[in-house]
Amino acid sequence: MTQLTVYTLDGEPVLETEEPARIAGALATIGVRFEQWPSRALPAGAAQQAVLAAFASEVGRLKAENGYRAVDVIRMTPDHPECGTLRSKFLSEHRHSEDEVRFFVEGEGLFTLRDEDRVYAVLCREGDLISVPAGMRHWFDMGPSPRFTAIRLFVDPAGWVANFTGDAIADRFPRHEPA
Ligand SMILES: CSCCC(=O)/C(O)=C/O
Ligand SMILES: [Fe+2]
Ligand code: NI
Repeated sequence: MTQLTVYTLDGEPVLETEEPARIAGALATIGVRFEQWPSRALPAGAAQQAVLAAFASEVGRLKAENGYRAVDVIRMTPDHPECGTLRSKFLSEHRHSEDEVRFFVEGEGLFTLRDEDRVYAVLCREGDLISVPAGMRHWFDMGPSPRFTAIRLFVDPAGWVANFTGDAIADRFPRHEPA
């Protein structure tokens, strides 16, 4: 189940829910799009093209709606050679100059979004689409033993470009440490 926990900037939880409608509603108040797509049967370790073909209609809709020009598939597994480096990179609070659009094909990851005096921690799981508005401060934790596949859509053909804020706020909020 997807989980949303909303905190004050001091780390005090003020809302916790697993109800998709409540999650979507709470995130919509800060301009974050959240929806759930029907899952598609995919063979384990399906290649990027197979993943994109399985979700061609949803990806095509988003591209038509928002002009995304580049799409990639990121797959993280515990034996990925860049696990540690990528975990640290995404864990550093950053912004993007365009919306951050991610669809979880499988697995999970913890997005933490900062909006004025509230912090929204969204544990995204298979079937979840999240779109973080351009310029929103956020970080992402894949956890110490990551396992997820996500479709990423970009307007900029250069793909993933981040502007790090240098703020260590992520150190003050829960990481994704599954039991
Ligand atoms: C879930 S896709 C990997 C994380 C990512 O692309 C990003 O920008 C996190 O903030
Ligand atoms: Fe990001
Ligand atoms: Ni990101």
